[in-house]
Amino acid sequence: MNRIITALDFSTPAQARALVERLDPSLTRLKIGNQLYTLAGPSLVEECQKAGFDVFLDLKYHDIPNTVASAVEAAAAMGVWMVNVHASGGPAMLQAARNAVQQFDRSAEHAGGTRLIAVTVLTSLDRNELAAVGLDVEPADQVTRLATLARQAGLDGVVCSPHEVARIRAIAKSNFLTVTPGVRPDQGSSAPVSVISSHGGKPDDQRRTLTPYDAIVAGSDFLVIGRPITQAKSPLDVLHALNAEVQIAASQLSTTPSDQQAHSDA
Ligand SMILES: O=c1ccn([C@@H]2O[C@H](COP(=O)(O)O)[C@@H](O)[C@H]2O)c(=O)[nH]1
Repeated sequence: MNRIITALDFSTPAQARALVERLDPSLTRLKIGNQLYTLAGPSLVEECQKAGFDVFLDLKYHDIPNTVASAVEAAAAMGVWMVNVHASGGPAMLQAARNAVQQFDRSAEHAGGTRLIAVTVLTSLDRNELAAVGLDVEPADQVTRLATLARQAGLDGVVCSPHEVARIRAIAKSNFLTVTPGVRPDQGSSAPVSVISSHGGKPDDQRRTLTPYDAIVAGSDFLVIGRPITQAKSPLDVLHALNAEVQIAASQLSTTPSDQQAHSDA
């Protein structure tokens, strides 16, 4: 199972295409978000699918139940592998979205492949940012609250930071997916393997981050990684190294780390 999802956040469709043409579906799944979808629309999703990639349509729908249900149904009809909504849209909206995917699955010939997940607390938010919007709560507590809503509504999983994965595992079975952005390769990591990207592993606007190794060991199912790949001198080398790091982390879940390795695209 490939656990890396590359976030195709580019300012032109041509830049995205140039990277996708060099990638292989065995290396990564692809995420198309607001920027690229606004620029290129469904045709780019279709191009990626025709090239054999699983596409996560990351549009984070957040609206009244009827509108979100219709949008999610349209995404399922495009055959995307994964689509998401904001859990803070509330239980009725989550339920409506879930029903829309289920109804599409029952009515359509090739249905059944679209996972519906909910964004909990954006990984760019910390306690202070939450307080600024009137939520006097620790991010992890809010994530747990929203993940519980998503699970109760029958969604397939959540988007959260790797820091909260253990909490999610405590409230949901292993088939409830944890999809984690906020992943940063770390040149100073104490992990037995550490990717070094020429992006530098800086957090950018992310606030709740962990390394790929630590995210997998924490139990993340999928790692969403953008700039450390797309802004590297050699995105392909970084992806190969990330996959190696993920594999080693997964094996560490049952064995003890022994030696240190490093990969560099620099
Ligand atoms: O809470 C969230 C939800 C979505 N994202 C998206 O993931 C990528 C992360 O990109 P990086 O360059 O690795 O920071 C980006 O497309 C976000 O829209 C997120 O970061 N946090």
